[in-house]
Amino acid sequence: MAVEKAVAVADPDIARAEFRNAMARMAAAVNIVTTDGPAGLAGFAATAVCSVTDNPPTLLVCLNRGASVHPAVTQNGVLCVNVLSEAHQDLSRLFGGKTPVAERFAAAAWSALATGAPVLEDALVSFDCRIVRQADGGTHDILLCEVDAIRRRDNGQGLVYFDRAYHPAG
Ligand SMILES: NC(=O)C1=CN([C@@H]2O[C@H](COP(=O)(O)OP(=O)(O)OC[C@H]3O[C@@H](n4cnc5c(N)ncnc54)[C@H](O)[C@@H]3O)[C@@H](O)[C@H]2O)C=CC1
Ligand SMILES: Cc1cc2nc3c(=O)[nH]c(=O)nc-3n(C[C@H](O)[C@H](O)[C@H](O)COP(=O)(O)O)c2cc1C
Repeated sequence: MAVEKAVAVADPDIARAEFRNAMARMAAAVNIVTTDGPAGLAGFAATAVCSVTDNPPTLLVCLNRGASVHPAVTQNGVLCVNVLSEAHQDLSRLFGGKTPVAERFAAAAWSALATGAPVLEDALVSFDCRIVRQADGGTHDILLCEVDAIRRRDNGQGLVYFDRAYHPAG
C-alpha cells in the first residue's frame, strides 16, 4: 500500500483545501435535486445526499447557502432527489455549473409526482420530498426531507463522482 502524508492543519485555507482533496477520495452517488413552486423552478447537481431514517422515510440534502438555487429550494419547501445513471454525465455537468435554469431543464424530460418538483424521466430512482426541517451547517443548510412518493426503475447503472471525475458505478 502506498502511504501518503497525514496532516493536521491550523490555517483555515489550507484546511479547506486538504478537506476537499480528502473528500475527492470519497466516491459518491450523483443526484439532481429539483424544486418548483411559488419561488420558481430550480435544480442543482448534488453529492451531499444521505439516508437518515426509514420511519418516516427521510433524506438529508446539504445545500450551499450561496448557490443561486438556494432561495427557490428553501422557499418552495419541496424538492425531488433524482438519482443519476451513467448516461447522465452531461446532464450533471449542466446542473453543476453556471448554466441558466431554462437551459438546464431543456436538456432532459421531466414529469411530477406528489409535490410538483420535477422528476427526471429516466432517473434510477426519484424521491419526491417535503422539507420538514432546516439545520445550520455553516456555509451549507442541512435540509431534512420527508419522502412523499418514490419512483424507481430496476435497470441501469449508477453514476459515481470520484477523484473530481464521473465514473460508472458498475
Ligand atoms: N457539497 C458541496 O457543496 C459540493 C460542491 N461541489 C462543487 O462542485 C464544483 C466541482 O467540484 P470538484 O471539481 O470536485 O471541486 P473541489 O476540488 O472543490 O471538491 C473536491 C471535493 O470536495 C468536496 N467539496 C467541494 N466543495 C465543497 C463545498 N463547498 N462544501 C463541501 N464540500 C465540498 C466534495 O466532496 C468534492 O467532491 C466545485 O465548485 C465544488 O465546490 C462539489 C461537490 C460537493
Ligand atoms: C458533482 C457535483 C456535486 C455537487 N454537490 C453539491 C452538493 O451536494 N451541495 C451543494 O450545495 N452543491 C453541490 N454542487 C454544486 C452545485 O451543483 C452548484 O452550486 C449548482 O449547480 C448551482 O450553481 P450556481 O450557484 O452557479 O447556480 C455540486 C457540484 C458538482 C459538479
